[in-house]
Amino acid sequence: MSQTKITFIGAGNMASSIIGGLVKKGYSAGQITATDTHQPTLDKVADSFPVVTTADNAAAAVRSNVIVLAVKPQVMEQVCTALKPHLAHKPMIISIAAGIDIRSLDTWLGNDLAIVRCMPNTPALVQTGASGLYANERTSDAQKAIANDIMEAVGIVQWTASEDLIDSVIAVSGSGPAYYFLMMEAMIDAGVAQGLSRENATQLTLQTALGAAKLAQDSDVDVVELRRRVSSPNGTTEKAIQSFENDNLREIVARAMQTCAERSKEMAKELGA
Ligand SMILES: NC(=O)C1=CN([C@@H]2O[C@H](COP(=O)(O)OP(=O)(O)OC[C@H]3O[C@@H](n4cnc5c(N)ncnc54)[C@H](O)[C@@H]3O)[C@@H](O)[C@H]2O)C=CC1
Ligand SMILES: O=C(O)[C@@H]1CCC=N1
Repeated sequence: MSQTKITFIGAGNMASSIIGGLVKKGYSAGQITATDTHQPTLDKVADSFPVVTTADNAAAAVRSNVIVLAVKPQVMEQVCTALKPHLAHKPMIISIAAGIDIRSLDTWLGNDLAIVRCMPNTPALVQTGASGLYANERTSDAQKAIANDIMEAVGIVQWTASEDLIDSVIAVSGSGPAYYFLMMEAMIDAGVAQGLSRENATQLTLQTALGAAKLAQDSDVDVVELRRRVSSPNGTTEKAIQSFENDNLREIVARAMQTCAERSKEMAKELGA
């Protein structure tokens, strides 16, 4: 990693989170370049970290051996085709865009690069991210290790067996934080409806979410057993869980996640090559 020069194309939320993680882990900021078309975004990144910033994607690309594509899916084609003439040195490409497949990236970038598709999530901002990664066949083991190190700077990394499964990663962890935020919102509102102050309901809900996740991670039993341990026979939790089951919570979750993965496939058709 020490010889790796990384350019982030697009310096928005996700890119700045990953840059923050790398710098925190001791990666030399001088080896990192961030580009953006929006000057205030570049200024914000430059104020936070001593990285090189520029609006010139091509100039940044030619001096890097890893390029992280962190722009929105809708501008990916335009960004990639403009970069193509500047990639003769064959940098590894890491794309974090939802719904843009390797075939499209290959077409736009010239069909000869190591490409890693990566799906991070916003808890990367607090170094608690979860990323799914898939590499094309041109990616060497050394390059995969670099991609792994970059994403591990902001959380855990899981490699998938096929590119298709990146859509499932989006459904589980890419979009997943929003599901938990929705659940928290619903629990806070229900607590308030039962008479708690919003402050009480919010603090109790957030700490419960954090505690449940921590317990599940640290425990040597699975989440089914952990749920069983909260639920005393004929007690309060059992009633709440029965109510969720009667209302088909599992089906509701599965349907939402199916819709999520399908949207990624649809985006690949709408925005792809
Ligand atoms: N927000 C999320 O939860 C997640 C987002 N992603 C993916 O990450 C990517 C970036 O998302 P965010 O960081 O949330 O978006 P963002 O909007 O915060 O960042 C994108 C940045 O790209 C810049 N940009 C636009 N055109 C450019 C160009 N031609 N050259 C250089 N920079 C340019 C924009 O000014 C913006 O600052 C997206 O493709 C998204 O699918 C992946 C996982 C989670
Ligand atoms: O909603 C989206 O399209 C992006 C990808 C995963 C999380 N946010």
